[in-house]
Amino acid sequence: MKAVLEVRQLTKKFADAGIENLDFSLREGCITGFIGRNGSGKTTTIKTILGLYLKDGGSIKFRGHEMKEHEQKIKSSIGVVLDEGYFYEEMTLREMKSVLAPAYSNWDDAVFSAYIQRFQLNLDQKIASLSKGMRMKFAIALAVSHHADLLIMDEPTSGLDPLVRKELMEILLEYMKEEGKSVFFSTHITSDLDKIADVLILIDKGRIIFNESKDDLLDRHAIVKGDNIFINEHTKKLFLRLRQTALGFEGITANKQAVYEQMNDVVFERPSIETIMLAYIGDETHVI
Ligand SMILES: Nc1ncnc2c1ncn2[C@@H]1O[C@H](COP(=O)(O)OP(=O)(O)OP(=O)(O)O)[C@@H](O)[C@H]1O
Repeated sequence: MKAVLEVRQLTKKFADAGIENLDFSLREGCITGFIGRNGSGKTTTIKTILGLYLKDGGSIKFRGHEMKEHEQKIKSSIGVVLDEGYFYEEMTLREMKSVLAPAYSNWDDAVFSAYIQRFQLNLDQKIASLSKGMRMKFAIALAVSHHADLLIMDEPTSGLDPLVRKELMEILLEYMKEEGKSVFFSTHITSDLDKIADVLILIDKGRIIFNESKDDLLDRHAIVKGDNIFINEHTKKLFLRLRQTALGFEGITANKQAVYEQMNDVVFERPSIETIMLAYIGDETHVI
């Protein structure tokens, strides 16, 4: 599968935080979920990719072209939804659109109007008076109205109710139906990605912990429960997290096959993405 975006050794440092040597590619035709707890580096990564933060090192290529050298052209192929205001609050939706649209050579007013209608937004309303959900919908309408090939969204679901979140997922699936589209979607609400993500990248403390297809990730991890007789110094190493009580053990493994081969009378359960994520980054008190 072709890579739409290639990030190599990307580094952006703040005093005692930031991102370091990030390597990943976004594959064409895929929704990639970018997950991690608050402060893990998701926004920094996205803003550095978009050139809103000056990078300290590394390269970002869009369809093989260095982002920095072809910024204007590449940006018209990318739709962006950021989690914090990049709108002028005093403007109406119509005025804001008129400011942003000319920046895109392939702006399509018909697509924009169709989304505004679908979302039941009023173009004469002031940005400042929009609810969080309406604001997100307006941002999406803008992001998809210039035939972007890649949508980059930073926490688009934060603060939204479940119904609006579901609507957003449906819009993304619709967007993906057209050939050659890709989505990069950051969130700490992993349940949003259960159904729609193809690939998951977990970031923690500015470093990538895993980058894998969702199906492979869910297939190789498992919650395992069974009798304590199966737990010894050797088998303990098969678990990312393990809790033992007098009644037995419960653990999460990243190597289901090895556990299957070494323990014959245990129960396997499919973990959620959140359970897997917390197995890698949860604090000491978190077990499963
Ligand atoms: N402009 C900045 N100046 C200094 N430090 C920053 C700046 N932006 C981010 N950081 C720090 O970099 C780290 C990563 O922050 P970032 O906003 O990228 O995390 P995040 O994963 O997007 O978190 P959240 O889910 O809360 O949005 C944090 O420790 C943050 O305090």
